[in-house]
Amino acid sequence: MNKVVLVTGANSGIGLALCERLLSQDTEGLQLCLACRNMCRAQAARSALLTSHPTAQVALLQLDTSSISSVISAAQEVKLRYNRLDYLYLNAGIMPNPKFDVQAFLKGIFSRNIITMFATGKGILTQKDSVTSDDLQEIFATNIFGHFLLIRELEPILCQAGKTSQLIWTSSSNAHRSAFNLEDIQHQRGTQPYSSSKYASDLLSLALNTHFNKQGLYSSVICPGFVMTNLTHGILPCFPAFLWTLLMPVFWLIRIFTNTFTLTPYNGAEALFWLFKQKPQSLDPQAKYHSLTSGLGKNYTQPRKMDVDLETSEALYDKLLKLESEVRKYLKEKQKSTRASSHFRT
Ligand SMILES: NC(=O)C1=CN([C@@H]2O[C@H](COP(=O)(O)OP(=O)(O)OC[C@H]3O[C@@H](n4cnc5c(N)ncnc54)[C@H](OP(=O)(O)O)[C@@H]3O)[C@@H](O)[C@H]2O)C=CC1
Ligand SMILES: CC(C)=CCC[C@@H](C)[C@H]1CC[C@H]2C3=C(CC[C@]12C)[C@@]1(C)CCC(=O)[C@@H](C)[C@@H]1CC3
Repeated sequence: MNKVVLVTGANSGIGLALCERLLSQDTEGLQLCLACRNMCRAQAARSALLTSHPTAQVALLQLDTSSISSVISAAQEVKLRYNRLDYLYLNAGIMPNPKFDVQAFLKGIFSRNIITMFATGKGILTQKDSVTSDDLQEIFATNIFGHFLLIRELEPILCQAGKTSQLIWTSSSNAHRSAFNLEDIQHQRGTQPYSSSKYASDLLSLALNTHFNKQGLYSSVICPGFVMTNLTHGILPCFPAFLWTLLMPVFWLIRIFTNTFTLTPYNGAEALFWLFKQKPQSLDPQAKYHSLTSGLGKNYTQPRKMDVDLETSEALYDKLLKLESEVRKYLKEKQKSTRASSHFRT
């Protein structure tokens, strides 16, 4: 039986590099499913993967993690197509409208916090969030809630007797407790919705382990380091992609001082790939697994303790369950009113 691996946000960056790495190590024994919101980009990614691995099994799935109805129909489709799910990579993520604080950056360069600033981006980035058509904060919906709903919908094929399955979140070292507020889990009021959503993923992973380990489902989080992708290019919109490329020698120099500058999607996917090869029972639920690249370009994975506690993770889990039931009620009412309006039209 081939293992089934589903990757969200698989059409570019770290998600696509992970797919390439998985197929390079095992082309025949995997059923890879690329879950993407844009089917044109998904097709292009599939073609690229099949060019280097012509015999691989690579399927596409339409999934917009920011949309409740899209998540629910994608999960139905997965359950119809596969009777097992061995790895679910929760990788799709956004950081829209980022604002780079040049003053804080320059101050940081001449402070003792310079290494932390380059490793985490702490204190130099804010974002402007928006609201989805389901009335949720977009960054929260995309990075966290859509994935939570997906896991809940896929529970029957993730938790099967006699086998284990793994959930693997692409989190970030930009996840900070100070950006997260249990009274405002969607981060409606602050200026760091990205950091808040990534901290929420760290907490949620811990809670999922508490609730699902007994059923053979294990959850882990990784940080890919600082990687050049569409997401990071968006940080300095006035900077065209070729200028980022010109800066590469500067970044290679910085890498001598901080091994978090993984820079390429291939290097950034290191921890995602490493976790694929581990026994889930051996992993630490309180650790974040970091993709790191040494000054000489050697890739490795290192676990680092997360700033999370069981009590807060449980509180977040309860809030997500409550939001889920509200969202399901809202969806039912929306379906009812659509049915009624189409009835009047006929
Ligand atoms: N690059 C970095 O330095 C770091 C990245 N990360 C995390 O890594 C993950 C991957 O990002 P990265 O590869 O850098 O950036 P990319 O922008 O290249 O990849 C993000 C992927 O997520 C997809 N995506 C975005 N929104 C949705 C949605 N609503 N539904 C489905 N898919 C969606 C994108 O699809 P589309 O092409 O349609 O936009 C794309 O495939 C993210 O979670 C990010 O937060 C964490 C730390 C550092
Ligand atoms: C122009 C020069 C010389 C440097 C660029 C500085 C910043 C643009 C750059 C330094 C550290 C980077 C960083 C991120 C974004 C870009 C930086 C701030 C992230 C916040 C991107 C998203 C993440 O999830 C973090 C892990 C990254 C941490 C480092």
